[in-house]
Amino acid sequence: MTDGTSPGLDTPASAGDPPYLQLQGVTKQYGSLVANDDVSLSVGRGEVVGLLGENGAGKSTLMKVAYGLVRPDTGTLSLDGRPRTLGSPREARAAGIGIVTQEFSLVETMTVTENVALATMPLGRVDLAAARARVLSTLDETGVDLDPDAPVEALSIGERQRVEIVKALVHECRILILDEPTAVLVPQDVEALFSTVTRLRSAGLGVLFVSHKLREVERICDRVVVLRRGRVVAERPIGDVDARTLAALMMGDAEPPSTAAAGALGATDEPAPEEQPHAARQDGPARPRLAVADLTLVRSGRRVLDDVALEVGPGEILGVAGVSGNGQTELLEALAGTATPSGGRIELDGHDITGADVPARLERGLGRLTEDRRASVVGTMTVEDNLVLEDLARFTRRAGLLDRGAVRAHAEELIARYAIRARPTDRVATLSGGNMQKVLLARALARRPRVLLAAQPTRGLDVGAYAYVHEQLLALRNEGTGVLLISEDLDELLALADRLVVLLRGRVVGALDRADATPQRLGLLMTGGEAA
Ligand SMILES: Nc1ncnc2c1ncn2[C@@H]1O[C@H](COP(=O)(O)OP(=O)(O)OP(=O)(O)O)[C@@H](O)[C@H]1O
Repeated sequence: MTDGTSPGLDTPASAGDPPYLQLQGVTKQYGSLVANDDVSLSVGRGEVVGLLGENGAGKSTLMKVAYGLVRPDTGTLSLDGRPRTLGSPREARAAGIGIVTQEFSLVETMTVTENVALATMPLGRVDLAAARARVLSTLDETGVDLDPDAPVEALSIGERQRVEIVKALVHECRILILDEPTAVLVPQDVEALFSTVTRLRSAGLGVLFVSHKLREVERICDRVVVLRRGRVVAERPIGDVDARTLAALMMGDAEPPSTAAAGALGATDEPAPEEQPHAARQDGPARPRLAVADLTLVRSGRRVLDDVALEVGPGEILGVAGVSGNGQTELLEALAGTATPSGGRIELDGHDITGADVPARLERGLGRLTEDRRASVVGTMTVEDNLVLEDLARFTRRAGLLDRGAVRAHAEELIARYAIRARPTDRVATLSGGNMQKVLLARALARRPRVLLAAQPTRGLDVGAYAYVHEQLLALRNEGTGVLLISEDLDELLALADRLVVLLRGRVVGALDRADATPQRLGLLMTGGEAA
């Protein structure tokens, strides 16, 4: 879409045209592990292709091959029927391939136009007027709603993602790779994204849509390719499959997932909860496991947490809903002990832990599952060592030496229980995103915490793992743990939480019982549309 024109787009496809992108026989091995095994995949003009697979199935590796980040051991990549070697993302972009991942790379203090200019023009030759014209024409062609002059720091997560889409599109983009694009979006933003994708498809772009959300894949894709353990196990037009079949294909099970699992996953339209043991909640007066009063946190002169008060009882899941960036991260940090509140009080089982450091909180029975998984593991350390990091005393023998046998046995048990696709001795940095998340979950849940702080516990997890994590959280709650569940996935909150609070601009603006909570009410509270 350079200079306001869109070569390749608007030109009707003819039946004999080669696909825009064709990968053939792609194999990529890491040591003895085959991440992609003879994979062939094509994306045609005006086509949205879904790429599905369990955690560790090889999706990211394939995307990296298509975007010039990973060179395959064997196999070819063709664009418009011509074989190409993509040595870097820069070459991929020049060849018409764009990618939008969950991690945005935007300069917050700059405007939309400035960010696009920075990403697309050589430094020193930035022409803001030309960049603005490009942004405007791209917005016009794609129907994306965005103010080119808005500073990025004032934009919502959904709008920031649109900036990333515009950045990808201004490079004569013909193939747009969207890597789990809805994982960070609220429902309204998902709808806006889908209408953008629909519009791009009509304009002739090819889209590779990578997702774990089967209902979304069913809705937006024309064709779906399923990977299992590095191989393509199915390729079907979307009309030939339903979410349940897709789940079974991904997992390679004869048995499709249970209704509860499929519902919780968004694999069916049925809400899941009735199959889940919600009745076990203990009622009546019990001392809260976690009690938070007047919690305030000031950052850069802004009250990012403002007089937050909440309680989580034993055997209760308190859901925290909110659009990303409304204090959820700071709440978790303040409770976990990685941020110092400016005021207020935090009690765990009646003990004041407001000034306690992280190890002291862990010792008292706090468990945490932070949003930024990479910050919670040591990538250069092995899976087995990461799994005992928060429990070193339990695995340490006399003279401060780790009991290596016990560490190995612990890792083997958790790897089997959580179906983590890794060996105990693998470095965590080499794990797929979902498998890294499973390591963190296994570590947190294995400690049987008295209070578990769980932020986005299933983000990036595949069908089987999503359902399994929900079962584990409910089981933990039924054993008496108090769970504070921070999630941007409303289906997840509604499936798991006994009560819900809504955070908006650092304040609790609403509290709802499970029975009164609907996506609509939550949505209104989250956007400030309804008073508590
Ligand atoms: N740099 C690397 N070194 C070693 N192994 C790797 C490396 N990158 C990926 N792998 C392995 O390759 C396999 C495929 O990983 P990949 O990230 O492609 O999976 P994925 O389908 O994207 O998973 P997820 O849904 O969890 O993101 C995994 O077993 C992973 O551990």
